[in-house]
Amino acid sequence: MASFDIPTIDVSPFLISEEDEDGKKKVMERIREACVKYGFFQIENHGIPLELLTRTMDLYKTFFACSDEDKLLVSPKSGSSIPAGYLKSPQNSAEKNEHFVFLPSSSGFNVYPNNPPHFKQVLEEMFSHFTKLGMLLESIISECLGLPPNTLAKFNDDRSWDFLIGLHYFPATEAEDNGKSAHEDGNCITFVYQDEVGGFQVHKDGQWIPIAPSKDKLVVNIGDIIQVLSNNKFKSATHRVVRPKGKSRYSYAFFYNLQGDKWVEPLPQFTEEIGESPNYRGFLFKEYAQLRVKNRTHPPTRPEDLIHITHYSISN
Ligand SMILES: O=C(O)CCC(=O)C(=O)O
Ligand SMILES: [Fe+2]
Repeated sequence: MASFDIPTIDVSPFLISEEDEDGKKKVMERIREACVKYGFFQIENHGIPLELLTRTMDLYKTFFACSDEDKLLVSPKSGSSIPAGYLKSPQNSAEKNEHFVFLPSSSGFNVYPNNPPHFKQVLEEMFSHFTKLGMLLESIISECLGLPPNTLAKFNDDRSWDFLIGLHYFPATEAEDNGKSAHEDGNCITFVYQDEVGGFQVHKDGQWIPIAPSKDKLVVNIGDIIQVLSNNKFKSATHRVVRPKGKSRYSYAFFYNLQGDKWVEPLPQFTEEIGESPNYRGFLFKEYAQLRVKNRTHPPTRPEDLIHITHYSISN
């Protein structure tokens, strides 16, 4: 497998109180390059305490170790656009995991297990850190696109569709090690934290690049929405999870998302204003989000029938 140093970017110039314009500029240059070339990078000194990152991982491990009976008590309630609570990938799915989805508390759809205690408190704390980080990255990415820093925030200032997902991947079998098959994320920006087992891989130049686990770094993926808005200027990273034999693998990811009623299409700054044709037709985000949830809950028989952003591509 190719060896490749994933860009690791220290974002502290944006988090420390003194003005460090030079430092910020350097961070932006590196993020811009990573978004154009790879669609992913790692960040360090991101402001989320190591102790909270670890506590959240331990919390998920304790929860997934509970009996099926207990976990099924927190199955999703109906009516939510994004099913919140515990789900196991269906038998015929290309994904081999169980997961727990947590929405903003104000959604009214969250379900909370009794064990481990403090489940709600820890996930809310983590959620709030990720939200702040998402807002920061969103303003940096706007600027990296050559737009005013508040562009993406103005496009969507409704945080109700963001979600945090904790994942437990079952050990690989002799026949199959796929934990999550190759995909792009359908949202704006994703943050991933994996445990020491690793297994996260990103596709670049025709090769799968393994991302080594790190206790204090976060992997950042650019999602489909940024790819569409920027008319392919920034790339939505193709990634997957490979499961090890004989070991469970745990991770969690925060999806910085879009509110469902948003209309998504390439921005005029990347099309008509520069004389380029749009690479996508416009769509309502909730329609795409529903198709993506269906990929997961009712996977098609043929993997090629899974819905990707190419569903809205225009061939120029
Ligand atoms: O489990 C991971 O490390 C990544 C999960 C992922 O890619 C996803 O949930 O979209
Ligand atoms: Fe993903």
